[in-house]
Amino acid sequence: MKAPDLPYFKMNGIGNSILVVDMRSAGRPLTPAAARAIAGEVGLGFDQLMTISAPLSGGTDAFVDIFNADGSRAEACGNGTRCVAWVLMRGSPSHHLVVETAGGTLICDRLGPTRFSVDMGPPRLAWSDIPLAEPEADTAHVQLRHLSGLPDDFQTFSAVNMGNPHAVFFVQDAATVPLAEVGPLIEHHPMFPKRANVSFAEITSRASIRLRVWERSAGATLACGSAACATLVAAARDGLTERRATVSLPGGDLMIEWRPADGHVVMAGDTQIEHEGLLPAVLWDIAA
Ligand SMILES: N[C@H](CCC[C@H](N)C(=O)O)C(=O)O
Repeated sequence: MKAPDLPYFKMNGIGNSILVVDMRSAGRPLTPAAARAIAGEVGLGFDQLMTISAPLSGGTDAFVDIFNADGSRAEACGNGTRCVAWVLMRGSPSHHLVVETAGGTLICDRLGPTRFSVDMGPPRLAWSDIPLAEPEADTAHVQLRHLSGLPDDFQTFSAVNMGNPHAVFFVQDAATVPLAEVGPLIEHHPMFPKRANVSFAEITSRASIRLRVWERSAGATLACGSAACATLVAAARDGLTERRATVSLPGGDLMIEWRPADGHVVMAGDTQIEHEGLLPAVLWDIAA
């Protein structure tokens, strides 16, 4: 049976470049090689590609698979999930959506025409959940061992899993962090068996944080929603901020709350559609 052309939506979540592909009529999943081809030869570059498939579990509206530009999979993507919410709710009176990802179930609510919140669930903080390579009693203050030559700011980090692994470093001045130099060193450090998304956070008040992120398998991005969530958790855990703060990334602001009532982390922010089109069916024949 010939595969159909599939609708795509080139979007961004405060600058985080997101490609949403509606695979509901495809009947088979996208392969990592096809994801790489879409980013490469096809020329639809992205930080993350989100594919929408039919729901797998009861009580959910869709299953979403998340690819980084190198074809690897991510378990969570906050900015991309808001873009998926825009695609699935457009033209519909619905204001509420439940999507399942490899990292867990995410609840999306519409706050305005292009503004959505995502309940990212509770953070996981045990060393084996991050995961870290070795037991750590205090995941809020982990020493980055055996990595010499880094400034003092980069010796201790807070480890948080938001569906995906994050290492958060608190720094005096986020703007001057040499992201492209230290990011890959930390991402690939043997302490992180699944590697890590790396955040450099500057506390600017009890309710505001400035953040720059080196994303696992994507590099420096203008924004990363799950990193903003991980950073707020790390900051509140250390008493540096309240449990609700504005996190300012190069691409814009996210409002993050670590809700006391249920321990879930909720993110709110804008989305933008750049253009939409059809992806040729031939891509679906690219082997894994
Ligand atoms: N930009 C995404 C996260 C991508 C994380 C990905 N790079 C990984 O491998 O975990 C966000 O808004 O949450």
